[in-house]
Amino acid sequence: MPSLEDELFPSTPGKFKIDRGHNINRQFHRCFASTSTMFIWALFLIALTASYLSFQSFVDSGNRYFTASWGGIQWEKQIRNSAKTNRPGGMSVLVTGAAGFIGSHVSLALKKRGDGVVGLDNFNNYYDPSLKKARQSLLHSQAILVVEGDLNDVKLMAKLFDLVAFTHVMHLAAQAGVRYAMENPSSYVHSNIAGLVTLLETCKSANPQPAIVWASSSSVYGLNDKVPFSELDRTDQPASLYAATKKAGEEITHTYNHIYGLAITGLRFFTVYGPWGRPDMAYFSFTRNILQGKTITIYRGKNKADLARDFTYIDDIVKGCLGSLDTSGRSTGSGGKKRGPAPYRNFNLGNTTPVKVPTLVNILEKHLRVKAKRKIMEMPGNGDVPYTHANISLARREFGYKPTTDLQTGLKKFVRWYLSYYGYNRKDVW
Ligand SMILES: O=C(O)[C@H]1O[C@H](OP(=O)(O)OP(=O)(O)OC[C@H]2O[C@@H](n3ccc(=O)[nH]c3=O)[C@H](O)[C@@H]2O)[C@H](O)[C@@H](O)[C@@H]1O
Repeated sequence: MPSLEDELFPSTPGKFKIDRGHNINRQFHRCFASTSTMFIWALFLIALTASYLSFQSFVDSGNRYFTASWGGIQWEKQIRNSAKTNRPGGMSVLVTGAAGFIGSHVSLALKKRGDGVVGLDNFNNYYDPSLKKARQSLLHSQAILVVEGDLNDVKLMAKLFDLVAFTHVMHLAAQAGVRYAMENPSSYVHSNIAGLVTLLETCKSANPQPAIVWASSSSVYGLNDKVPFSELDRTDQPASLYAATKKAGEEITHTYNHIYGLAITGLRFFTVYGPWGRPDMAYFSFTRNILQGKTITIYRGKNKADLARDFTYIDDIVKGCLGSLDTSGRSTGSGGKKRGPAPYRNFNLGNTTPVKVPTLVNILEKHLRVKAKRKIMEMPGNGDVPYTHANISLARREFGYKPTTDLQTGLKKFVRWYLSYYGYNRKDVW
């Protein structure tokens, strides 16, 4: 059977019978007939194009309808309710990345102490979105609404600020992961650069402007080899695109602070772990693989040196986030106009006791009561750094930041959560 394309644009010689008679009348008729045939074909093509275009716009508007799961009177009411504070002097906080690991913990802590929280998350599939949905349900049970939407959706961002005069933004939405940046570089630009700028544009235009606290990363120290890492150390040698986008974020936020008077605090998190954590991180994937009897790969640095991280427990990080929000100071501008200087700060939030990766595995083995099958491998040149170690004296001075959970205790809590969430023998875990 011929395809529609073949029907419309016949290319096979002999498909049309050619009349070789030469009588003028017939020529005229043929000419007329061919003109009218062409005319009919032209009409047909126009009609086809028009119906294709209207179908496309129907599909597009359908897509918009289905992806934009926001809007409507009921939705607006839910947003306002979720943002309501429940203590004198309470904050109304927009938490981006609220269905993420740190975002969900911070949202719950804010709500618990009586602050209003509205969450935003795009539920992307970098890791199992069902875990993000489960965190969303948890937040929902505490009357926190998490809006499904992207930072880059300018209309949605403006709408949220129309509905609520947010006093603070806790910006935790990001494309995380150091090594994944080599697989999908544009996702880092989309979330960590473009998304950040969209958020800052919205905040600078808001009236009142909120104060912003956002997630930078220990990875900005890159190849810095002066330990422990202090905020005064150089951060101009990122080792991964991820780190480069976080460093860029620090420069971009500085610009918005300088031009528009936005109060901005960047938090350099050091390998945060704990219950409801991120399945892409080593402690989480090691746990899964150890339980499933699979071999885990442990990277090693130059001269067979073990890699080490200043692993920081989620509850300590939450305290640091709340302390930063409480001391953020105020933005001075409104509606895009600066009225005076506003605070611009960057803090390390780490644990101050780096632990070698093989030691992390030993602790997991103990808590899981399963021996790990280890494969030791040279660290691939994919953005990793050999060690991290935070100097936290600045955060301690500014808001009394003092981590209290060591890796033994923190991993015990993580393992307890992991087993209650996934069970012992689940093979289908991400
Ligand atoms: O502190 C930070 O700034 C960063 O911490 C983590 O990055 P990373 O420290 O690389 O955390 P993991 O991916 O959990 O890796 C921890 C250690 O385990 C090692 N590792 C990882 C995976 C693996 O299969 N084997 C292995 O030995 C890594 O080389 C690294 O030394 C987060 O993934 C980043 O999003 C965050 O910004």
